[in-house]
Amino acid sequence: MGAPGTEPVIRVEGLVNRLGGQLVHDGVDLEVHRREILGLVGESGSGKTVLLRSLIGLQRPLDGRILFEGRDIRALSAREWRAVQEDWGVLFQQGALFSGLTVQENVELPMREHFKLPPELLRPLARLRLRLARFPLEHGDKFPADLSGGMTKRAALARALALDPEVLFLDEPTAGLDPLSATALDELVRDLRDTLGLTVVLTTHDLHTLTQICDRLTALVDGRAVTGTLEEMRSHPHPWLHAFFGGARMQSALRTD
Ligand SMILES: Nc1ncnc2c1ncn2[C@@H]1O[C@H](COP(=O)(O)OP(=O)(O)OP(=O)(O)O)[C@@H](O)[C@H]1O
Repeated sequence: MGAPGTEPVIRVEGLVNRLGGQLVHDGVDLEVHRREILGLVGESGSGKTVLLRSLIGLQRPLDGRILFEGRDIRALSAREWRAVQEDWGVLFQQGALFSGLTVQENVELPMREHFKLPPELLRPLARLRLRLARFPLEHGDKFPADLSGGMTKRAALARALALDPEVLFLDEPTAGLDPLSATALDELVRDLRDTLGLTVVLTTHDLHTLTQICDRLTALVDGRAVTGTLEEMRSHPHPWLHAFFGGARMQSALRTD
């Protein structure tokens, strides 16, 4: 976690997003510390994915600012924007791998696009990313359609690591996985943070992820963000936070974990 006083990797100031006639974000403020795992929670439709999309510049906000390492992402030149994009890796909910490329080729693609590297270096570098994501290398020549859910997530994670990012954005990383695969993926995310010094922002409904690997949590409620440690969130008076963190499922997750 970032030491007090160090600049946050990401700072969100007064973010406003309106989509489909709904005010999704009504002044979201948020800081992401270096090397922390920050979990975004909130009821379905509260705007977790829209926030993640805003952070990576895919969603143009109605108002507010997003600062990445102190720089407003909307004020960057094309060259600076390209450089910033190399600093983060993204894993979308469905993996979003290119179906016509093998796993190996999927991981090579961002490197091919962003780095001027001799082609013979791409393969070993992609294999290194696959190894980091604990993807079984013998399946690297398979196409995405031929992978299990857990392998798809690992392949997508390897691709998110392709450009050697500082920040990983993960949209519901364990969704659709069986409990053992989900736990293994949680451990992988935590290990990657520990070994590579990554900062991780993830959205999740998975109570194991929330209680076991997140350093802090941000709940989206009433269009705003409430951020704190699990302990702080558990004692927060907001009715939704009280119901969520004091609810039976959370209590049982805390008991069994
Ligand atoms: N492109 C869009 N056009 C119109 N409305 C949208 C669009 N994208 C998102 N929304 C709306 O914005 C709101 C927030 O959506 P978002 O996907 O961020 O929710 P979420 O918190 O991630 O939900 P879930 O937990 O179900 O994934 C929802 O009401 C959704 O319908």
